Amino acid sequence: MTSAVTQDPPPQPPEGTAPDGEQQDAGVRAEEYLYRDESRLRAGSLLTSRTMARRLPSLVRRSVRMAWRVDRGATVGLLMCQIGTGVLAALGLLAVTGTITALVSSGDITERLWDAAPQLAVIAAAAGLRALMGIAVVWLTGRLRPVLGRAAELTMIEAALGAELAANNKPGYNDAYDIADRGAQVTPDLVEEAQDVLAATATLAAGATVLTVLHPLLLPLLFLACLPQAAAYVRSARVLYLAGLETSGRRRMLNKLRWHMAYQESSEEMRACLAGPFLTGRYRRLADSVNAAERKAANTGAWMGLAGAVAGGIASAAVWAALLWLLASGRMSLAAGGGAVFALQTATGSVRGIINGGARLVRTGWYVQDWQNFLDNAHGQAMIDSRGTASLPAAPERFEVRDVTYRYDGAPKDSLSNVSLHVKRGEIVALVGENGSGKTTLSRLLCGLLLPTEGDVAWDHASTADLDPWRAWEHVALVPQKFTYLPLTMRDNITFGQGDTSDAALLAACEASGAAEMLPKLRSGLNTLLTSEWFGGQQLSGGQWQRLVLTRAFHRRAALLVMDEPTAALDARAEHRIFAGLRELAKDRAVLLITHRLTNVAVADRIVVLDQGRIVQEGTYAQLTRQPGLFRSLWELQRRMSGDALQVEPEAANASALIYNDRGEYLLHLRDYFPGQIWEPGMWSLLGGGREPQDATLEDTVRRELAEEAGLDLADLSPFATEYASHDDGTTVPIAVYAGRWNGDPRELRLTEGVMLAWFGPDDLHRLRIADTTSALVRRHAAGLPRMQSGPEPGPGPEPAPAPAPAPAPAPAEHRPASPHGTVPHIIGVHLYLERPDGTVLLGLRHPDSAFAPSTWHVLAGHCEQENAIDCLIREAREEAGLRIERRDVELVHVVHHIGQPRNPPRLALFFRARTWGGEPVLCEPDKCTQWKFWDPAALPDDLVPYTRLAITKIRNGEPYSETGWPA
Ligand SMILES: Nc1ncnc2c1ncn2[C@@H]1O[C@H](COP(=O)(O)OP(=O)(O)OP(=O)(O)O)[C@@H](O)[C@H]1O
Repeated sequence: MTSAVTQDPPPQPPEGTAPDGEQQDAGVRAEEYLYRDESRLRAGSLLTSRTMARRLPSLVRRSVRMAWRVDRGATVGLLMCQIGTGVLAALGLLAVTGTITALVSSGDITERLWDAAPQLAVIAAAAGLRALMGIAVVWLTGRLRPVLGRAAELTMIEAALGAELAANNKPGYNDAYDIADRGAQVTPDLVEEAQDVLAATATLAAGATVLTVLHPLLLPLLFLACLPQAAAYVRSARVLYLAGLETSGRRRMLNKLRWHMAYQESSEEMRACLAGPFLTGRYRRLADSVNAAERKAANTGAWMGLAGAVAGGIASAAVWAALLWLLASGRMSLAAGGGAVFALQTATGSVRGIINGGARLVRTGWYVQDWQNFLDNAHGQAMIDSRGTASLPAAPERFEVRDVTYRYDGAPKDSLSNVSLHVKRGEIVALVGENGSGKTTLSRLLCGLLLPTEGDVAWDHASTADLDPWRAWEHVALVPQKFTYLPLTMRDNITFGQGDTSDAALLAACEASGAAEMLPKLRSGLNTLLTSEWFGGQQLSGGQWQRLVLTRAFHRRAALLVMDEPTAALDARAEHRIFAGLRELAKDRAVLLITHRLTNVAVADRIVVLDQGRIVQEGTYAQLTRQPGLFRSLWELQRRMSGDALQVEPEAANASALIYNDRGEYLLHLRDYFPGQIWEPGMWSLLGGGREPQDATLEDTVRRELAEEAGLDLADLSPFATEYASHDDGTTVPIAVYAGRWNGDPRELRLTEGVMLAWFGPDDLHRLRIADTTSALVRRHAAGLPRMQSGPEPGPGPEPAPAPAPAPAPAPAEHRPASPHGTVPHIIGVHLYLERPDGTVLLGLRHPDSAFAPSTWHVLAGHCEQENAIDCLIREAREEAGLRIERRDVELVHVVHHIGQPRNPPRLALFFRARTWGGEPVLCEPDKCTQWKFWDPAALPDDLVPYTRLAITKIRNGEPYSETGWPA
């Protein structure tokens, strides 16, 4: 077994791929994507050595200034050391020249040695001090380099954060950032190299002085000799820089591919999609093309270096020849010649140092120039310049987009055109529309993250363009569509160090988002590091991260809450919690909700529909689900999809008749006893049978069967339920059950199948040989019928089964039991009194089209159908608000008796209190109730149904009964 596993060949790339996994023909090949920004390349190639030489002083100044800012001591120390090194080198050189002159002059050797002694002492002291300074330079450089690099990076980050979001969205931004990042990293080199050049220049100065004193021709000759080499070095550096620029996009791509292939986040897709061979293939091709470009540049550089060295060698030979000529022709003494040799060598070394350092300096300068360009560009689009500095006196009440058009930089068309929208605190506005219709863009504009191309975005009366953005965003909480997984602790991830960072505040936000549920599973609770990339950290799932991002937004308590697909990764319970709690959240916030799950937007006060950047519909959920238009077509599509999902059961192909009489009895059919030949042999069952080809509907089936089996024809038959019967072979068969009333005598019927037909009361069923499903069906139907004249007297008994749905056809008026003499039938209404522990009471705002109390607050209420009052209450609470209430938690707390209107039947309004309940109120029937809200009984709304106000007061006073006239 093991060997079979281990000997399996590794997974092969799918057919049609190249040996290295690269798709051969599909799409564009990797080589065609050079990830190259032509405009940057052009700009880079314009940056010649001469322009760079001109810009170098300012770049060096800037880096020195930055070094000064981050570490003054080290900067001053380094400068002193470099200047000191130069001065000491010059001193040493002068002393050497002096020594040689003293030693080769005429006179006694002892005298000459005594003359040379001070010079020798200077040489020794200078060499010692230079060595010490060299050590100091290494130490100071080590201290300054990292700080300076980080400072350059930070400057970039600050500039990027300070720029308009639109600047960051521009194509090529990441490339520019990467190239600039390299510049930031080499910034310390610039300082170091500048110092090297300075030191070499100081040494050269000394050598040059000596040479000029010895003979004025030597110095120009030396410079001429070094020129070819200098030119070759600089050109070679430029070639390498341009190659770096040209391959920067590809190198970034290589980094990205490496990251995706090797890191945790994408590791599952890499394996399951067999992406590995494909991507390594692409990596290889890209790497090859980068290598080729770099090799070419290195070759060119080497050739240039060689040419420079040859030219330099010839020129040096010329200089030495000139020196020989000066000595031979007696234009220079032998003693001076000795000094000149030494000075020439030192000066040549210094000039080479300057050339080398200068070439490196120029190359580093190019990179630092990229960094500088990025900063200039970011500063050119800095928010500080494009926006005002006004601040709002208080958190805004109203956020408005007025006739706004927006086009992203480089985009071929507008993402939004002439859009207007507003959202106030206390209001929920939903934005819906198909992908790419502009919802996210609109939310970015409303938040002030983007400024409109045309039109205006105003918070209260202030335009977002006039506001100081950093202070304005204190009023914004954003749940973005794509959120960032930050490797911080949960606490830091929620607060980012802002607001109330206490556990209590965080836990409240966690409760609202559902993040509290994951806390017990985290190793250190709120202080857990949320990543497994580092030791001790813990990784969250996608949905858990979304809960965390919601927590972040809820914790901010900002006036504007924007949620872009906030529940895309959440499970059903978590999603329900968010939408159920949204109204509560919106109490003091303006909420903009973007979602594709259209049933969820029922919670919104207004829905705005976007199509291709324009608003095409606006209205309430009830209005938009009725109006033809984009919303309704998307909504119906979603409903159909979820409906289809539920219809996994086979369609019913059998139909039965549940026939009952006014005495509450049911007509049952005793089957023939032919075991193995008929279904349920010898048992009492319902009349009915299988669908035949001629039956257009299942009602046709049941009517045909009734006529064929018993010659029965019923006026009214209505669908009652679908039941499931089990075959002997274990298969389950759905049966459509139709209910109908008939008061005839079964003995008079002509039966063609089975043994007999007879009436039975539900209480007699246990004596019969009858399938459990059939007797349960009968009992269920009986429970939904009003008590019949001949039925049992009301009294305590077993709890009735839930009401049938749909209810059986109502009895014709003539069959209704008459009310006892002198009494008047009442209509019974049930009302739910739901009080939270904080004393607030649940009210619903009735729909403007309601017949009773339109646009008025009322408790959750309903009329009793054929069911008892508590069942009615439980059903209404579930159907209207999605609340789960148990019978045992319900108590009757008040009755309002509506009397005094002679023409209308009197009513009894029963107020039940549920001590506990499950779920939060949601708008399940938005055409009835448009909003749920818990109200403080001391500050109930003005537009409240009067008898509800009365009942609430009485309930709170503990009074069980009141009477009233009809509600207005
Ligand atoms: N940063 C960007 N740069 C350029 N174009 C963008 C950018 N963001 C969005 N767009 C373009 O703007 C249009 C609207 O995009 P937006 O993200 O606002 O749509 P949406 O309605 O939120 O879509 P979805 O439902 O897919 O989230 C699209 O055509 C998109 O390509």
